[in-house]
Amino acid sequence: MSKTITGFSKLTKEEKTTWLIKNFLSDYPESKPILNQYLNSNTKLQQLHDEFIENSISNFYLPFAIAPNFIINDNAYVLPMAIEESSVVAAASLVAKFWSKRGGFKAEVLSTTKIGQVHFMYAGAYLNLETYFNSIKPTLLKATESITKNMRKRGGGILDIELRDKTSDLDNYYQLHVTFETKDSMGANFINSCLETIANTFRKDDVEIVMSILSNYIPDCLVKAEVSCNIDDLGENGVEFANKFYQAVQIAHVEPHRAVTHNKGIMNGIDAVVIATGNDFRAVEAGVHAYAAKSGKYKSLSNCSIDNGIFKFWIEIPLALGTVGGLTTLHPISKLSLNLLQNPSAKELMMIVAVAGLAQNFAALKALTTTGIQQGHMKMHLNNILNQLEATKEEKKTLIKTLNNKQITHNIVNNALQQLRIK
Ligand SMILES: CC(C)(COP(=O)([O-])OP(=O)([O-])OC[C@H]1O[C@@H](n2cnc3c(N)ncnc32)[C@H](O)[C@@H]1OP(=O)([O-])[O-])[C@@H](O)C(=O)NCCC(=O)NCCSC(=O)C[C@@](C)(O)CC(=O)[O-]
Ligand SMILES: NC(=O)C1=CN([C@@H]2O[C@H](COP(=O)(O)OP(=O)(O)OC[C@H]3O[C@@H](n4cnc5c(N)ncnc54)[C@H](O)[C@@H]3O)[C@@H](O)[C@H]2O)C=CC1
Repeated sequence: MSKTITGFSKLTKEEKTTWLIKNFLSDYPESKPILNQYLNSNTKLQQLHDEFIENSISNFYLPFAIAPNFIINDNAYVLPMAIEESSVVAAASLVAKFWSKRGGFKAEVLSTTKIGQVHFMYAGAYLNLETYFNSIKPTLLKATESITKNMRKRGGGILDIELRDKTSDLDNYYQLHVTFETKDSMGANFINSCLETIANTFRKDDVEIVMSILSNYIPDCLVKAEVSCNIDDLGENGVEFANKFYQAVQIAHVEPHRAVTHNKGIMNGIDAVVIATGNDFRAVEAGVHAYAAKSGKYKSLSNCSIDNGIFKFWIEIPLALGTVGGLTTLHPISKLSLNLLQNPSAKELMMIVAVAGLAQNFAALKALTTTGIQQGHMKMHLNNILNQLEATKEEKKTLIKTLNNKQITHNIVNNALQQLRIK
């Protein structure tokens, strides 16, 4: 039996599922009920989800949670978070509450410029190319006018087109480096449409266009979020806590192995809000990590200072987010999330997402430098372990009580469950 197929995409969902089960899941009889179980009984809603992506055969749920008590620039927010990892939402909630009593989070957008590039090859004299570029630049802008008309009305559009000589990196390689303001949209489709029109207009016999695409590296689309307070307000062991916390951040600045994990903790918060609001988390991840390595060495995205008794902790990251376009208002839950956030502009969403990252980083470092991460994390993870072990509702209730404040490992929980079952 052939396990490859032509025309799969043209089959109905039922036919796709039947082929899949017959060829790849025949030893797993639960497949069909599982796939069906996750289909929405509301056919219109299911159709909406089916149409989001190709070859869709079911839905993949992520928990949708909320973290209350975020005070950002003196406004109260409840953050929507879509994430599968235990303790992230608890950590965000804990830290939101902590900082709400210490002035809350302050955030500001530093810049909003997006980038796109037409990559091309040219073997002739640079001076000729430069002359050609300068003469055609107004025509390039004119050619995009119908695409940029509405964006210009909103105050956005193409900011500039530059010719960049990249021949020192790669023989004959040049770029049209184009900068954009895309207002409340992430802007990928808008930018790519502009770039392809620019490329077609720029094209000539001795210019070989290789590709036209936005860049997900956007070091001039930056947002900053911070918290600060008097060291004495940090709690009982304020000075000791602040010093150790400061050291933890410095370690993430000098040691890439630690920096990657440190930044993963930041992304726990960022991704959860980015996904909940229907934004492109791959774009955000790629851009943020590239920014962490902008010095040539991968470093912490957050910073800490202790000056004159004031503890300050902040983050500065690039974020390309939209509150229109993509799935943002198409996915009912993303739309709800944006409503929950009081229908923010893209700039406001940048600030909220940066705060989610900073809060998460604060929670992780606080746990790491005091109790250790396992105490809180495993407390939250206990339920997952019990579910894996197929504990009943009653068994779960008893074991959550018994194991409260005890060390939690898979083995310990399994043994406790077996003991309980013997009794
Ligand atoms: C886990 C906690 C929050 C426990 O912290 P705790 O102090 O034991 O919590 P608590 O039970 O005393 O509750 C205090 C507050 O925490 C929140 N909270 C507490 N429990 C819940 C819950 N079930 N659901 C929702 N919120 C919860 C909530 O705000 C609650 O207040 P209340 O609502 O009662 O007024 C703490 O230990 C913590 O923040 N730990 C850090 C957890 C973390 O960072 N997890 C991410 C996964 S680990 C990772 O992926 C990244 C990492 C760590 O490697 C990054 C790095 O290395 O830098
Ligand atoms: N490398 C990447 O990151 C790529 C990402 N994508 C995808 O592109 C999508 C995002 O592209 P977009 O152009 O943002 O989406 P889009 O094309 O769905 O919507 C944006 C459009 O909304 C309109 N609009 C209405 N009100 C607006 C306002 N206030 N401000 C700005 N625009 C407004 C504009 O016409 C704008 O072009 C995402 O789904 C992303 O996954 C696509 C290609 C590559």
